Amino acid sequence: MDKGLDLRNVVISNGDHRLLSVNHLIAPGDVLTIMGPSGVGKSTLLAFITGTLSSDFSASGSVWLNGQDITAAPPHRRRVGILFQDDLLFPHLSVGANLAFGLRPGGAATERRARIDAVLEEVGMAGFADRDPATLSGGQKARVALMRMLLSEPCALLLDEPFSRLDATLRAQVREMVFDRARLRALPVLMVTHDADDARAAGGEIVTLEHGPGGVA
Ligand SMILES: Nc1ncnc2c1ncn2[C@@H]1O[C@H](COP(=O)(O)OP(=O)(O)OP(=O)(O)O)[C@@H](O)[C@H]1O
Repeated sequence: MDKGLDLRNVVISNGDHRLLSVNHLIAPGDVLTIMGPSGVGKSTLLAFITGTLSSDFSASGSVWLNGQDITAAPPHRRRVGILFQDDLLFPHLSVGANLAFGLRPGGAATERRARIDAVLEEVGMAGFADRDPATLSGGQKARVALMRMLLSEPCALLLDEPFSRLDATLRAQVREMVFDRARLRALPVLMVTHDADDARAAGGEIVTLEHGPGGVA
């Protein structure tokens, strides 16, 4: 059984145009970066993996996560976490209440609170649970969004241009934190980006999709 995120002979088409094809295993703790020009199909590939591909596309091949075929599983059962560039916090809720959205339902209130406090401490934000998100810096908001996603205990992490709205200094800090947290949890990571620095910082394999008959990763 192959651990990790395994994209087996995935081919996605838009009408009679073959958009992309990918055949790749991302091992636990590894990062695969997918680059390529706008419109080449990067976000479409992520939608296929999360189970949210528009019916305008057709797809073949399969997605395996830790040895299980999840291709036909509903999105909420896939255990795949995704971070976008504009992952916003709910402004009318405290930091702790925002993080609670990441927790699976159930469990005692004290346990839930302890888990929230633990992730805040993990990212150097102990004591922030009752804060209003409007009082946080951009980097702190990004950390809360990351930990909200990780509280759902995903088995793989997808990143869709997650750092592109941050300025250069913050970008490097947040990026390092995301990759560190993913490595610590031994998550396979698939990142799509236009940014060569992000790709280098990821430290893993880089694949570039091209317009045309379908990029092969
Ligand atoms: N719902 C849809 N129906 C049909 N075509 C779509 C749909 N969504 C996107 N497309 C087209 O599919 C192609 C791939 O789009 P996608 O968003 O995956 O590209 P991308 O590589 O992520 O681009 P960017 O880097 O700009 O985010 C584009 O040509 C786009 O116009």
